[in-house]
Amino acid sequence: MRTMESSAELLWGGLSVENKYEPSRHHCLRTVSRTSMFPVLLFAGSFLLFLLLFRRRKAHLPYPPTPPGLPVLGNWSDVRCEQVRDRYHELAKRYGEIFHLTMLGHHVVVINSIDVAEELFNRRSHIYSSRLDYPMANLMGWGLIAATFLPYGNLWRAQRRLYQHGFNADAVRELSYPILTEKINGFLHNLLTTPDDFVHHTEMMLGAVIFKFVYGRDLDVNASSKDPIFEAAAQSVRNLIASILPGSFLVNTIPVLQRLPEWFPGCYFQRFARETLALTMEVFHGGYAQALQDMEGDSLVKKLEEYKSKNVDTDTEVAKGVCAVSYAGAADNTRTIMSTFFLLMREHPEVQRRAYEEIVYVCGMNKLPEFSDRAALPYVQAVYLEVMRWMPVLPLSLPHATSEDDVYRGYFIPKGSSVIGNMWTMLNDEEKYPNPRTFQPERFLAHDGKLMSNTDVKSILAYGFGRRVCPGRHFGDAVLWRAMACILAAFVIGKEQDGPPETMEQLEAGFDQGIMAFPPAFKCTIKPRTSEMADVIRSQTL
Ligand code: HEM
Repeated sequence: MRTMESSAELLWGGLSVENKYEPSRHHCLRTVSRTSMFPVLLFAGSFLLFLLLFRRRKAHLPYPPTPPGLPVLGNWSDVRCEQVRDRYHELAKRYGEIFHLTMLGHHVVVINSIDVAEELFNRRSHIYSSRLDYPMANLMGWGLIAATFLPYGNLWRAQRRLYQHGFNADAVRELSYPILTEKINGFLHNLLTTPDDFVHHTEMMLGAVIFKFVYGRDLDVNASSKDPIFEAAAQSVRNLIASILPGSFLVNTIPVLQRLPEWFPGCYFQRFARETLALTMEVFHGGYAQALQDMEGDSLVKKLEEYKSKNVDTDTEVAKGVCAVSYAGAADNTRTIMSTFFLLMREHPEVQRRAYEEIVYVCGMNKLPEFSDRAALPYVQAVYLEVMRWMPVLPLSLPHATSEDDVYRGYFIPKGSSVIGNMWTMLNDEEKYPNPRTFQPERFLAHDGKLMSNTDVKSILAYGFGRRVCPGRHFGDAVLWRAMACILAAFVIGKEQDGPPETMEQLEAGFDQGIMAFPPAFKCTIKPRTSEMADVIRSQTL
């Protein structure tokens, strides 16, 4: 049986990336099985907790407004509550633009307005751009290779540099547009033939787009035998998401538990993590190695290899991380947004009709929209923006962490606090978005039907904040817009005749309130707009 230690070696393949970047994080993975240290660590943990609880606040300043809590546990029931998105929204209404919670001595600061987010995440980004440790993500390997989990530091900067190189707007335009045309045509064809499997088709289309973009590999989405690297990536990411959901594994709240051995009662998480680590490594090493063997076509791997040859201090392991994480970052976010889109379209035939009329006016009856049509399709853009607003896929974004003590508006914010950008509350601001729970794309249009200003990808809050803003946003934007525009041009999405009667409120209540806003399971009918359009789709996939 492979131990965690040897799995960690698998991760870095003997290369000493940790010397150059973050020694402590690598070390953390290496020492997982050294259980003899447990009592010492337990003592150290308790001491640290004591320090955290009783350390004196800078100049005795107050924390931001804090709801009442219990001794030591603090606001545990708010932070760990299942309906956390609604709970924070409620607290924001009561406590205002910024509030504070504690849990076992850990500080959580929640930001509920764009102004405060601007000030802290942008203007004070040197303080508000780190991340906390996610023990399960570390044990599964992702914590060491994904920018998403890395603290503010050199390894994170090295990764962001490569993202900037591979995923900037021009790079995405050049490399992804032809891929999107091919893969979205295949997707539309699958929707035409087996519409009931729309969730599976969406997932496979996204996988195919990302794998082609990153590794230059063509996934046969309809093949019965699956691509092993793709399967490993999909499973590893599913496990990752399941393991970082609030309440999933106690080790995320009490990190010292990761020192316990796999055989210890209740330590199932160790086996789960070990098995996932093996999958993560298959993607991390295998995907890159295979792409290196076949450098014929364009791919992110090729782009990063060229970059490396000009920037000799760039590490291959960092490039491998960027590639592996691209699938992780893109797949579930994009799939979830597309599912929400299908659901919202099913509920809003009038929106589909208006978008279709616009598309026919600009592109004609029998042509699918292309990127060159985008500027002439303001309503379609508004539909995309409203999907992203109505249900941001990460309603509380990903928590940032402070790397220094800070004082804001007279409140003390300690170093090591989690700082949550509550985009749910920001995107439901009644002043900015009247009747915020109504799905209404027109809110992004001026009286003359043109898009309002600040409606490009840079202003989409759903992509996050400050220096941690999603580095894949241009890619996500391209995939989502093109897929939505083509579906609106080609199909009518409707309700099943004998489907259950559900109100929008009931559907909305069914969205997951963990990290990601997964929609509830639902069915819909997907029928081609016209037989001519069905022929166009068939002819384009021959
Ligand atoms: C398609 C829709 C997507 C949405 C809505 C989305 C949203 C987000 C959000 C909200 C964050 C957290 C930002 C913050 O901490 O303030 C994030 C981070 C991240 N996203 Fe995306 N994302 C999407 C697609 C992608 C894609 C295609 C990639 C592939 C490269 C990607 C890679 C990442 C990475 C690596 C991070 C972590 C960045 C860091 O911590 O420095 N995402 N994303």
